[in-house]
Amino acid sequence: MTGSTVLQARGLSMRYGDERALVRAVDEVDLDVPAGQALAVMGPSGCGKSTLLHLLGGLQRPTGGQVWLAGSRVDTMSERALARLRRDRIGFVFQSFHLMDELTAVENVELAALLAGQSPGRARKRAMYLLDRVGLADRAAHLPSALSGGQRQRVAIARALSNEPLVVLADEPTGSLDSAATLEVLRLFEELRTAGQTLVVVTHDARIAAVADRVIAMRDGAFVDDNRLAGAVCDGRR
Ligand SMILES: Nc1ncnc2c1ncn2[C@@H]1O[C@H](COP(=O)(O)OP(=O)(O)OP(=O)(O)O)[C@@H](O)[C@H]1O
Repeated sequence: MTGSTVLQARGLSMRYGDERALVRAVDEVDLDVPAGQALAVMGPSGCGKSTLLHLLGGLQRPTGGQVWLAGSRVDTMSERALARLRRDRIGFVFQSFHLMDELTAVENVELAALLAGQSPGRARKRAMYLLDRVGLADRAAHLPSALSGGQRQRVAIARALSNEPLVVLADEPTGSLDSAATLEVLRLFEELRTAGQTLVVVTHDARIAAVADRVIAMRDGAFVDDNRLAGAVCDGRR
C-alpha cells in the first residue's frame, strides 16, 4: 500500500435519452481508489455498476465529470491513447470471460502480452507463470471449450494480469459461475488482494464483498453507502 491514488472520479455522470425519458445511469459520482485497495461495488440490477466500470476503464465516455488513472485524464483522451491505456495499464475481467475459442489457455494469456509489446519468448514465459499463479499450469494446452466455467474465468484473470495492470476492473466475474467455480474465483481475488493488486469488482455477489477492503453500495446511479472495512487498508496488513 503506497497511499497513492490509482483511480479518481469527480462528478462522473452517464446519462442516456432525453428529457422525456432520461436515464441517469451514473449520477455525479466521486471516487478515489488508493493503490492496493480491493473495492467491491454492489447494487441491484440496473443501478449503474457496469456503466461505472466502463467509464472508469475508458470503455465508454462519460456525459459529464472527469476520470483519472494514475494521474492521466481518461475521459478526454484520444481513442488511440485510450486503447494504449487499456492495453498497458488496465486488466479487464468480464462475466462471459471473452476468451478466444480457437486459442489454448496459454495462447489466450500470451496474446495479451504480445499485444502489449512483449517478445514471443517473454510473453510465453509470463503466460505460463500467470497460468501457474491461477492454478492452471496443467491446463495450458487446453482450449476454453475443454475447461470448466471457473477455469475459464481463471484464464481470463491470468490474461488480465499479463500487462501487470495498475488496476483490475472486473464486471460480475462470478455472474455466470456455479457455487464451486465461484469459490475458485473468490480464492483468487483474495490472493490478488493480499498481493496488493488494486481491484474494482462490480457484483451482485455478497461473497465478493466479504473479500474486499471496501464496499460501495450503489442505487439509481449514485453511491448510497461507502463502507471501508475497519482498518483494512490502514492497519499495515500489506
Ligand atoms: N445504451 C444504453 N441506452 C439507454 N440506457 C442504458 C444503456 N446502457 C445502460 N442503460 C441503462 O442504464 C442503467 C444502468 O445500467 P448498467 O448496465 O450500468 O446497470 P448494472 O447495475 O450494471 O445492471 P446489472 O447488474 O443488471 O448488470 C440501466 O437503467 C440501463 O437500462
